[in-house]
Amino acid sequence: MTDLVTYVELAGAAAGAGGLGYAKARAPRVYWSLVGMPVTWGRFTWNYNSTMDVCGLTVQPSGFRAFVKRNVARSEVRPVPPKIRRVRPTSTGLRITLRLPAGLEPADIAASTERLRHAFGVRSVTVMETKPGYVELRMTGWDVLNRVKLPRKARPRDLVVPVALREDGTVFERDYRKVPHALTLGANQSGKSMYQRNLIKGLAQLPVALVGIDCKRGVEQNRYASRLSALVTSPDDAGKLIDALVMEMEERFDLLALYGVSDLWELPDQVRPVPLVVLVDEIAELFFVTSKKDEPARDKTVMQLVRLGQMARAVGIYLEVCGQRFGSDLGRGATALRAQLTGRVVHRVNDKQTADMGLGDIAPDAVTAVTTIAPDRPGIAVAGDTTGGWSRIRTPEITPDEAAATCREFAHLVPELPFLAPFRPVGQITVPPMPTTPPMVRPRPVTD
Ligand SMILES: Nc1ncnc2c1ncn2[C@@H]1O[C@H](COP(=O)(O)OP(=O)(O)OP(=O)(O)O)[C@@H](O)[C@H]1O
Repeated sequence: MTDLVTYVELAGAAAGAGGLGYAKARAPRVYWSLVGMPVTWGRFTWNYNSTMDVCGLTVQPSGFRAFVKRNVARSEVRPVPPKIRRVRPTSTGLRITLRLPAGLEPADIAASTERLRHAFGVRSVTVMETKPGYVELRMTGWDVLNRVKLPRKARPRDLVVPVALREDGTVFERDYRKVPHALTLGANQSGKSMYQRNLIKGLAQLPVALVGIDCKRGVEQNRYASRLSALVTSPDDAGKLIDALVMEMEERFDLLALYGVSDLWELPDQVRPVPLVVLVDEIAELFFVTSKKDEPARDKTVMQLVRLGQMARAVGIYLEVCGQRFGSDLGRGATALRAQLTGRVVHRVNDKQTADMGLGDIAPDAVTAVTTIAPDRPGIAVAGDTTGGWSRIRTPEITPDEAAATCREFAHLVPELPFLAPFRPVGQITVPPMPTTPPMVRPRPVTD
């Protein structure tokens, strides 16, 4: 009987360990909730004071406080770390709110994140200032960018599209009203199209007009034709479409003047024109010319794009530009246009110079982070913003068919815009299925 109990206990323990091992690999959220979080929380509570001390994140309390609290001389009181105000577990890690003592600033904590990460045995630690005197330590228990799944509540709304996950487990959103124009850069096979795909899938569900410029003969955007109000696939047509957009911008400004407002969102609902998102795939194609006689047309197109970048935000026209490189070597107007595209997402690039082009002017620290993206992790990117902050992000992996299906489902949201009628996509090109085996060559009968 005792033997039987021992066997049952052993089998139970083995099954439990196997289950946890499986959960660690296949369901990291479950593993984190059952094992990782309690262990990390305990470790954090137990080691907090000593860790902050060795990381140099403590300060000597003031003489008055030392006297009031302990009635001893200041020099005899041990230095104190930031006070823990709140510990909040999440499905990906721990959020800890700290009250900074006088003498410490958020940058001091941010400079020690690598040391804290190792001390508390977590995947990553990032620091956010929540209000003056308070910071939030965001600890991630496992590599949330390994297999990305956005939380169910992350849904597109009011020109805000959840596109990716940050390494601290929060959702990276593309908010067109906060950051009207953006640039996505990356080498071949770095994940640019996947990023655009996620973006289009989200945008398709919103009441906006989508305009596609894909000078790679429409290979990327043609599949989204059902939800596009316009699609052009050659630099000549792109020039005409961009002219039409500039004219629309001017008409919208006239409307703003008529109502005495300075922004599309201040207009009454019944007269407010629909917001437009212009998706430019492979921007370099708009800059390249093969002969001198094409240069004036190219210069005009670029200049018109720069005008859109400078002014169109106020009238609800937003630019979403994508490319492999975007520097002054592209030609006249390139840096002026890039300066308008303040949202930056840079995937793996082939050289530091390209990383610099993407993030050097807005978040210099992020350039090093881009150069360390491993080639075997496509989709990882560094997203910067104009505040100088940046984060590592990755989009969920979705197929082109999934994004195209969403476009078809929301095709009824394509708004009626007569000025885009000449550029309306003619419909999707149906690609014949590839034969799985090469066609058989029948031997021809030999005739004399
Ligand atoms: N977020 C991601 N998660 C997992 N795999 C990804 C992710 N993003 C991209 N990939 C994979 O990486 C490969 C290249 O992705 P993608 O086509 O988006 O790159 P790209 O930069 O657009 O390449 P190109 O410039 O050559 O068209 C694809 O096989 C894709 O499945």
